[in-house]
Amino acid sequence: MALQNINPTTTKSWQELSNHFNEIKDINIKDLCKESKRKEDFSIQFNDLLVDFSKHRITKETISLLVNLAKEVGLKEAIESQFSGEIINVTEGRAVLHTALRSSTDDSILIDGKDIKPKIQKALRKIKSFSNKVISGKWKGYTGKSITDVVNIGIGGSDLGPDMVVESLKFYKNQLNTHFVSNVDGDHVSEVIRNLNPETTLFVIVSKTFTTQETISNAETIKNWFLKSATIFDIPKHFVAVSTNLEAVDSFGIDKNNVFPMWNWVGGRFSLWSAVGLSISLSVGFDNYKALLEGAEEMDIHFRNEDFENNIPVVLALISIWYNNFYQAETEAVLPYSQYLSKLPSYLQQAIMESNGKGVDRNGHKIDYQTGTIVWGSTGTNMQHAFMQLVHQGTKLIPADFIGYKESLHGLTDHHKKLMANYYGQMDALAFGKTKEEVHLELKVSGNQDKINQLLPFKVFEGNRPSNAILFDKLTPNSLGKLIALYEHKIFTQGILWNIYSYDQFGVELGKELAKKLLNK
Ligand SMILES: O=P(O)(O)OC[C@H]1O[C@](O)(CO)[C@@H](O)[C@@H]1O
Repeated sequence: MALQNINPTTTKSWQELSNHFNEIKDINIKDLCKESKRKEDFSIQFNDLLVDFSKHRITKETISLLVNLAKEVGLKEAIESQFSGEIINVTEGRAVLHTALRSSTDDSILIDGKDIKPKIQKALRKIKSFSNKVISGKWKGYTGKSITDVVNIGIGGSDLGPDMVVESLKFYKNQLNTHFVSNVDGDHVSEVIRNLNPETTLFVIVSKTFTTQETISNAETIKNWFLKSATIFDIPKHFVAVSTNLEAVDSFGIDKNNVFPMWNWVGGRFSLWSAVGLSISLSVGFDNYKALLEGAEEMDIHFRNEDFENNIPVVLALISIWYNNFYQAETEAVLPYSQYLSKLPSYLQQAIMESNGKGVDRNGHKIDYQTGTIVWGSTGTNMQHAFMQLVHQGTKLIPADFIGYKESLHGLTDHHKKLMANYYGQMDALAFGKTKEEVHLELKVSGNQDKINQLLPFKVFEGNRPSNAILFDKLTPNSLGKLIALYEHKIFTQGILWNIYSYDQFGVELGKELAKKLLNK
């Protein structure tokens, strides 16, 4: 079934949402949270994940109208189209099947009449056996030494996903040290290789096209550096590739046995579940990599089957549309309360902004409503001492996702108590603020009676600032898989509702072309 290309603003549900918005736009989260059962009614528990979306300017009717909108534009059918491998990436003529990469069922998924599942299984076996050899030390470098360092050379989706996951799962890492080279800035590659020993370093060149300027330049520079101490016959022991472009990989000198597949039905920014995740498997071992995939699959099943009202990615996507299209909020913050997730915001910037930063709809018409949100963020509590002033008291409305974990990994419970007190404290401060009366009393009690008139306006917090509490039991490969898949499905849902194509990225091309022209001048 093809996607229904409906301009959301022309639907009955949109009209109803607009009327509803005019009626409730001045409601206050503080008042809403006084309702009994508010938390119960506005939260969803799914395995080890609890999402609390009670601190929003929404009522039950808001959710029900947003769900109507999702139904009216054919979200259910669109989800099925994606999972079953239809060509939903129409502008590139491709299916979108990152979900197939983590599917453990025997159901076949056909592309051009052929089941892709056996290919996926074969690639996973290859990742497993290669990772095991390198981690166990059986894979030897050109002087007979085991590998100590892995360098992932890629950019965009061929870098951000693996880099973010390797950092997030650092707790689970083995003895290998993993590095990432992405920028065409020569200082980046120089900085990474200057402390490396070519005898014990493995380079994983990740490029779907194997033509990307940054990646190929970095790979060539590294090859030249490597050849200062080794010969071209040593390349197979130190260079492997993940790509669809076998010819280009071959002419680089990489042994065809050391090429891991990529497929054009997996978009770059959704590719960490494919062999693009090789550096993840090398860093934390195949079993942990598999657990990451399993967590994502759990979220896939939830997204595909759950009613929209109880469907975490759908509900979060709808609430975000509520702020983006009705309150005209322009940005969203992603605020993980785990230092391990420091790279999540920049990973999500590509996933979200490259996918939904589109101004033309699926009918080819220029859009006159808001689409993709601007995403930014950093880890708590560091960001509390950086940008949170603006989020609390600035003039902009910034809905925020607070991602937290009930348990810490290293067991410093005292630290974790403080971290989580901040996690909840920030959300409460945003939602409930501090009234004039409270500030008045506070100044009085602290002996600043004479300064009340002078200081009062500056110390008031309006509150009514929305947030989601996304709380997992613990940061594990499985829970990280769920979290990433959650955002992937949120992106898809929003793309369907905004009537845009989320899986192309023509917007990155023009700048690249112009840079090429300038270079050839
Ligand atoms: O894997 P490749 O082909 O080197 O492309 C890298 C990245 O470039 C883009 O095409 C554009 O930024 C991304 O979608 C992709 O992840």
